[in-house]
Amino acid sequence: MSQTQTIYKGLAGGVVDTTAVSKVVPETNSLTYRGYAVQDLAAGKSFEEVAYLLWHGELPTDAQLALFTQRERANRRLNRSAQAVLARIPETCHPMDVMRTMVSYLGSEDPEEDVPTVEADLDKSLRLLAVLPTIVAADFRRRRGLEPIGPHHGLGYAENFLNMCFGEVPDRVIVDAFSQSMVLYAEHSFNASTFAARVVTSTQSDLYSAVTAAIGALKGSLHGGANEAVMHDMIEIGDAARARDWLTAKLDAKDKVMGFGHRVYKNGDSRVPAMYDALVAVSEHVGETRWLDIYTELAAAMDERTGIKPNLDFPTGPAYHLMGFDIAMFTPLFVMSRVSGWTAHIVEQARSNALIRPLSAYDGPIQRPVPA
Ligand SMILES: CC(=O)SCCNC(=O)CCNC(=O)[C@H](O)C(C)(C)COP(=O)(O)OP(=O)(O)OC[C@H]1O[C@@H](n2cnc3c(N)ncnc32)[C@H](O)[C@@H]1OP(=O)(O)O
Ligand SMILES: O=C([O-])CC(=O)C(=O)O
Repeated sequence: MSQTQTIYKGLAGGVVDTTAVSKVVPETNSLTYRGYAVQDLAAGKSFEEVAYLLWHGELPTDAQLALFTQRERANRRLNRSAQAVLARIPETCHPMDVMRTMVSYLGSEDPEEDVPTVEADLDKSLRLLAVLPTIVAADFRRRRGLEPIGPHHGLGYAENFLNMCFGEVPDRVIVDAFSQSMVLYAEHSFNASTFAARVVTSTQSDLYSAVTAAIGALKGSLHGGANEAVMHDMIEIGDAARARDWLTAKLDAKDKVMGFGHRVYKNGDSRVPAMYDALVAVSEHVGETRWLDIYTELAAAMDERTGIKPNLDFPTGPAYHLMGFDIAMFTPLFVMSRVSGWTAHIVEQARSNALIRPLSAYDGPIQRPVPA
């Protein structure tokens, strides 16, 4: 290895490009989307408005939102060929495999797949944002042996999705908590899945290929898959009284504790307070505080022992469980939201492109002759 080469293992600390989509400031635990604080967006704006903001740079006017909403609602239905593909994917696979396969399939039947203009990419982005909830809900129901429920054009994004899953629109508390999770998950600068999408885009590949790659990256438990792992851990712990012993055994074994730590935030994740409040609201509404108690005990014990704070996946795991979702679909819920951020970055990358191709420092055998 050359003495002059600096290695940024995991690209940690390396600044790869500029972005105008979002800004993470770890020193102040702050996150803004296009200049707006994420907690203010979560408190006062719908996911549709936030997706519009991420894609267009500004919040929509009433007229722009009406048009956007109309187009989102018109694109929710899954056509027959896509329904047939979904039916052929084994129910035994992880639901993230369904997401990856379906996005790839949707690309193959889109005549605009390889049209590289901003306008065409924003159209594709809106179509994906609109149809992914229909796929997630249909997959959720088929695994429970239930018929799918089609989209309801009179309902907003969150209400419609919850209705497609559960056959009714739940109480406002649940709808609001779910909607807030969608806003909080929507975007987070150059995280691993967004970066994967940008790498694919940088080769002048298409938007569906980039989103398919991003889904693959999000599936892993060090990234989006952590929200599922958190709930499995909480179920294993079972009772807040066991949380400290469980944690001690985990840390003594040098295992990572899911839902804690972050590559960028070292003093807490800016999105956690808003999602924690949503978890409290859902727990009180459902009348089940067991997971909240485990949350509190585990977070305190982890802080005392390591100083490492929860990330967004820590409150969303139990919140989604209390909303009635199956654990294996927690990361697909993350996809439904993050597709907005991924596609904002895809458009940004394509507009100001440079092939993403870092160097490596070779440390294999020195050159040698091939044996005869
Ligand atoms: C929405 C999201 O994607 S948020 C992230 C979701 N992922 C998780 O929750 C998985 C658990 N967390 C982790 O594995 C890590 O915190 C990551 C991968 C998210 C970030 O990791 P990095 O920035 O690479 O930090 P790194 O792994 O070097 O951690 C620094 C130190 O803290 C420790 N640490 C960090 N997170 C954890 C954790 N969750 N549990 C136990 N120890 C941890 C590391 O073991 C390391 O200790 P060491 O210096 O003694 O070796
Ligand atoms: O930024 C990261 O590395 C992971 C994360 O929190 C996210 O993608 O939301």
